Amino acid sequence: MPTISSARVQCVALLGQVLGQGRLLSEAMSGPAWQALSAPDRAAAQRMAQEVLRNLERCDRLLKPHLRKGPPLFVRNVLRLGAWELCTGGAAHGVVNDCVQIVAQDRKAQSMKGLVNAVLRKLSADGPAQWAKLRVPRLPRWLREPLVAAWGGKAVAAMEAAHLAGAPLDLTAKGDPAALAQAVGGVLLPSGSVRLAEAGQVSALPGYEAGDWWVQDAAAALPARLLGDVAGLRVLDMCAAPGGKTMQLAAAGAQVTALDLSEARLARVAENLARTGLRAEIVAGDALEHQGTYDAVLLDAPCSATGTIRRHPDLPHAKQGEGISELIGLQERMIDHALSLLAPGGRLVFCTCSLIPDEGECQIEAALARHEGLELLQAEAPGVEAGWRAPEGGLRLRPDFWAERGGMDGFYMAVLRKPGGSAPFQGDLPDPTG
Ligand SMILES: C[S@@+](CC[C@H](N)C(=O)[O-])C[C@H]1O[C@@H](n2cnc3c(N)ncnc32)[C@H](O)[C@@H]1O
Repeated sequence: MPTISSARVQCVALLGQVLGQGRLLSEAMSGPAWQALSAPDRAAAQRMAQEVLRNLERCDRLLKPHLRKGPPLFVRNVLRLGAWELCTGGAAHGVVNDCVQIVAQDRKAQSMKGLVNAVLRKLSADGPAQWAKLRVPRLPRWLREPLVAAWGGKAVAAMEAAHLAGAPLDLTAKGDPAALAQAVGGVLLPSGSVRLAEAGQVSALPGYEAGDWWVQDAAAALPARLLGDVAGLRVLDMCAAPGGKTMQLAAAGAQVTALDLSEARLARVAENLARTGLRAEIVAGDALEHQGTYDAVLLDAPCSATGTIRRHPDLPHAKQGEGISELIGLQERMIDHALSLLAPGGRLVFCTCSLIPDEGECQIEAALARHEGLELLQAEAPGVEAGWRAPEGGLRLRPDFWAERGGMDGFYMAVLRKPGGSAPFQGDLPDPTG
């Protein structure tokens, strides 16, 4: 009997964890069976699971007419994988055989191998033509409804098209971004990030070993830039791991404290700093209990991460919106604590990779109402477009923006200034020559 592809077996296991147990792919990609896979099989299983989840609605629409009674989740996931592969160029013989074998090896499901064989053979013939006509998959209702209420149906449809298209690879340069763009054969974006349409193996790109760059979405690279010239300033990166913004601040010459609750995630900050040869003080602890005085705080608060669905198509399927109201409360407390850590006149950049206004615009409006004298500064950085400016004064970025360039993560960001004396920001300093 031919061996079954381990990547397909693991893909089905991953789908089971996401769709049956509400685990994120990043959590599900662990354990002995996962560790035992070769690196190429892990990459293949992850990619297949991501693409099935990105196209879940399409897979289910194609399968529906063939399934009078809904089969158990395990069998449904095998069929979803088979449908996606058959409709996107997979070799029919190998796909159908493997899917049938995966079901045959499961004691509880083996009686359904005939059904799997029949359905996938049918789809191998007429699936690809039908696939091409299917609509762009919609977000699940728990997320779609609040987003339509916030941004309108047309905008949400454009976001869904961006989710389906996926994300290119963006890099942030430690030094000159134009030189980096040339070295890696990428495009220099107006905001200063370097974009590659085809990622390939990231660690094989020029300059990886030397630490000349790190992976960071173009939208995620903007909040640190909103602090302006931070050379020599004391800056707290309040939720720092895995460290993309810490590295930007350190590369810009700030004295950075990188704080995070998770020791495991802080280990990645340390690795990233070691690879890039940048320096920051690493502190493990709860942001709400941290003490000190800083010229600036960057608060990239824990959030629903709904702005990152292009890269994490599992998120809307694994979660149902649970925990978001707790996150909103935490973000509010973090903003208040961050302001208490600022020297008079110091600046706070608040940001979240969320599409939900309660985690963005509303937080800033509420903070301004809670803190007398708190000022909202105009958010300025290279490449910022007029259409990104939100009514209250922050920046609203969406996955459907820059569609012709390959999109960007959804993000919200705003710059606040604490009342009182003038912290040493360039532009606020008296002219030494005058
Ligand atoms: C959005 S991620 C930060 C990403 C990071 N700024 C970057 O650019 O690489 C949010 C982080 O908040 C951390 N976190 C959650 N609750 C925290 C708390 N109470 N105190 C400090 N960090 C916390 C999480 O461990 C997570 O690493």
